[in-house]
This record gives sequence, structure tokens and C-alpha cells, in this order.
Amino acid sequence: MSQLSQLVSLIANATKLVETHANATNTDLSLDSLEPPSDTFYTPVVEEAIRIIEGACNQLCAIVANPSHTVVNKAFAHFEPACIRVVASLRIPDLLFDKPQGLHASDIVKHVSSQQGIAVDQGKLARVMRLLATKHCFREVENDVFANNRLSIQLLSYAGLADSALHITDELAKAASVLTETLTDSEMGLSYSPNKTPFNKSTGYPGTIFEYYEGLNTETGRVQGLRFHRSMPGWSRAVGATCVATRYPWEKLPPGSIINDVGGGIGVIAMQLYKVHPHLQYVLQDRPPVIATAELEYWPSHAPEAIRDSKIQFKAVDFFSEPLVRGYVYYMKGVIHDWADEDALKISSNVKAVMKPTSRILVHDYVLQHTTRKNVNSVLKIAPEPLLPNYGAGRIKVYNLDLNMMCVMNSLERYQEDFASLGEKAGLKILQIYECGDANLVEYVLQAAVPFTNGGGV
Ligand SMILES: C[S@@+](CC[C@H](N)C(=O)[O-])C[C@H]1O[C@@H](n2cnc3c(N)ncnc32)[C@H](O)[C@@H]1O
Repeated sequence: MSQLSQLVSLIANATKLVETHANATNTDLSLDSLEPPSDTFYTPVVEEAIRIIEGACNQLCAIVANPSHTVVNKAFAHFEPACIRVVASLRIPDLLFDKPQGLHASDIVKHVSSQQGIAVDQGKLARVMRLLATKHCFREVENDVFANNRLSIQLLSYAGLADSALHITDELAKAASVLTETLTDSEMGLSYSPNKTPFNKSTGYPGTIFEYYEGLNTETGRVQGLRFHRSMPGWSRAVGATCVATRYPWEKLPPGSIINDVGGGIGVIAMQLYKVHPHLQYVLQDRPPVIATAELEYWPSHAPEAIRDSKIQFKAVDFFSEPLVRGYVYYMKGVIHDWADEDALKISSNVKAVMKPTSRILVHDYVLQHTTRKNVNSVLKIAPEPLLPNYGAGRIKVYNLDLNMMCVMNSLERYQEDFASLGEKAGLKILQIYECGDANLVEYVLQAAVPFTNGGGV
């Protein structure tokens, strides 16, 4: 079979699987559907099929299309995020929320003007929305009349993804736009310091992005920081992180075991875990201003009973230098990938310092896969041939995140061998790696630890 036919056959088989699952679960997969599938629709088998479809469709197009056409389209890719930022900033999906028949661009700009006091040109806005409609986000019902669809409703402000989209298309995109200048900068290019990054070059801010988000120096930083923390629930859903509540055997942990969500932000995942596994005790540790927001705003409004029943303890910490609250599981989502090796090792060693022989560290990050089939040393599934072994476009988010970490913190996503070597330096060994959507849970124990049992919780 030619490579083209092999790709078509992979697409056909994987699509059949998704279609059968959609029929069995009464799920509407049409582009016009305003009912997003429930999180439970995306089982590991369905996730794998979707990875194959996305990877194979992209590879097929790269093979058949005129290469100069494909490269020009790739070089123009910045317009999609620019347009997403326009519609999310102007809250257009919210304006279209109760208008399934759509709104003419002239009416959209009138609403923007009356509700937000911003004058926007109707013709320019229609062109922005048409680019997005052409990429299947919004539906153009008639010329210049736009309605929400399956993708654009993700950008509703209350759906939580609008904040993530703005965070990505604003400060992150601006940082990415000076990647070349930073890589070739004589001082910054060779540095792995968290404050010598494209983010620092684009903003002129001298500290790390986390210090910037505390807003002590700039009001913009404070506003963007609030948006970043607000974006976490939507972001966690988008990357399938919420499946952590079911993909790790939390139910086997002894009642009262302490789960310390280290660098847990306002506690989005800790809250999710608490709701599914109330037999456990939770601790949230982060920088002081973040813990204050969690303790005084987020938890009282979203899970007041957890505070009333003393199920959650809030404790500010600097995870580089201060002792952590002792726990059975130290859960770190999106923390280790924020830091280059030297700092990641300091955090891991600081956690290790309070671990007991029965404790675990769960690093919830993204395990990268190589694009070659040589010397593959990973427990992760390898994509079927002729796909790239890392699924190509099917797992592109992970490689986008790797570059994102480079741009904002001079840090990185890691391969399995990197996680192993980081653990070894800290006196830890990998016990298991779990899949959790696009992300992975790397479970570490002390090098001399006992196997996983039901006893010994803290
Ligand atoms: C990418 S966020 C992840 C938040 C959370 N785990 C989640 O996934 O929703 C990284 C977190 O590390 C926290 N952090 C950064 N430096 C820290 C430090 N020195 N001590 C404690 N927390 C820190 C940040 O405030 C931020 O909440």
C-alpha cells in the first residue's frame, strides 16, 4: 500500500471507532452543535483514535499539497491567534450566545459599542470572523451574519477557555514573536535563567513571569496574573487534566491520607480531587498572594463545605527553600515544567526532604516523544506507521507547550529519560507513568521505597 493509502485507511478505521462511540453515547459530533461532548466521551481509546485522525489528516495534507502553498500557510499561522484574541477580547461569543440564527456584523459592532464602549469597524470585524469561520470557529450563516458553533462556544467567557485563549494570544504570543531576537541575543540566547526569556524581552520586565503576575510593578501584570489564575479551570478541562481524578488509584489511599497540591495555584485540581475523593485530606501550597486568593475567594465561593469540614488546609510556601507540609502524595501539576533542570532539581529535592518511605510524588506534566523510531525508550504508546511515532499533529499541544515554556521561563517539557535522570539526581525513582489526556502523571517514590500498598498513609 502507498503511504497515502495507509494514511487514508488509518483515518477511516479511527473515524469509524469515534463514530460508533458517538452513536452509542448519543453524542452529536456535528460542527454546528452547541452541546459540547461530556468529558467522559473522551475515553483513552477515543483519545488515541482522535490523535491518529489529527496526525494522519495533517500528514496526508503535507504530502499531497504543493509544498510552497503549505509553507506559506504555516508562515501565516499567526493570524488565527490574532483573530481569536480579537473575538475573545470583544466577547463576541457571549454576544452570539442566545442568537442561534446569528447576528449581522453591523449589529455585532453596535452591541460591542453599547456594552463595552468600544467603536469597532464592521467590515474589519467581519473579515476577522470570516478567517475564523473558514477555520471552523463560528459559522457564517449568510454573508456577514455570524453564529456560534461547536468551537466558538468554547470561547464564552464563563466556559473558562476565553481567559486561557487571551493568556495565550496576548502575553504568550507577544513573547513568541521575539523568539528569534532572544535566541540570537548575546546575553539571553545561551541562558537558562527564568528571567532571560522572550517574555522578558517582549515586556522589558526584569523578573520571572510569576513575579510579574503578582503585579507589584505593573498594573498590566496584575490584571494578566488574575486572568492566568482564573484561566486554570478551563485550561485543565482543555488539556484533559481533570481526568487525574479517575486515572490514578486515589480510592485505594487510606482515608485521611494527605494530598499536598504543591504549586497548586488556587487549587483547581485539589478541589476536583476533593469532590471525587472526599475520604482524603488536602493541602494547598503556593506563593502567598495565590494562597490568599484561594483561601479568601476561590474555595469559599466554590467549595465552602471543604473549609467548614477542615478538608483543606492553605499554607503559603516558597517551594525552593521552605519545608512543605508532610503528605502521602505530593501532587505537582504544571510545576516541574516551569523550571529548567537546576531549579526543577531544587524543588524535587525539597519535596524529597519531607517524604516518608511510603510517600509518592506525582508530577503532572507532558512526556515528550521523539519524532524518530530509533532508540525509543518510553512506556508511552508509539503511533502506528506511517505516522510519526509521536503522532505528529495529533499531539502537537505538547510541543507547543515545550516552546511556550522556553519563551516564558527558559524551561521545557521533558522526555521519559529526562524525568528518570531528574529523579535519580534527587534520590527518586519512577514507579509508573499514567496517561491523562495529552498529559502524563509521572509517579516517583524514594529510591529505597516500598511498593504501593494500602497502608502507611500520613
Ligand atoms: C503553571 S502554575 C500551575 C498551577 C496549578 N498546579 C495548576 O495546574 O492549576 C505554577 C504555579 O507555581 C507557583 N509557584 C511559582 N513559584 C513558586 C514558588 N517559589 N513557591 C511556590 N509556588 C510557586 C505559581 O504561583 C503557580 O501557581
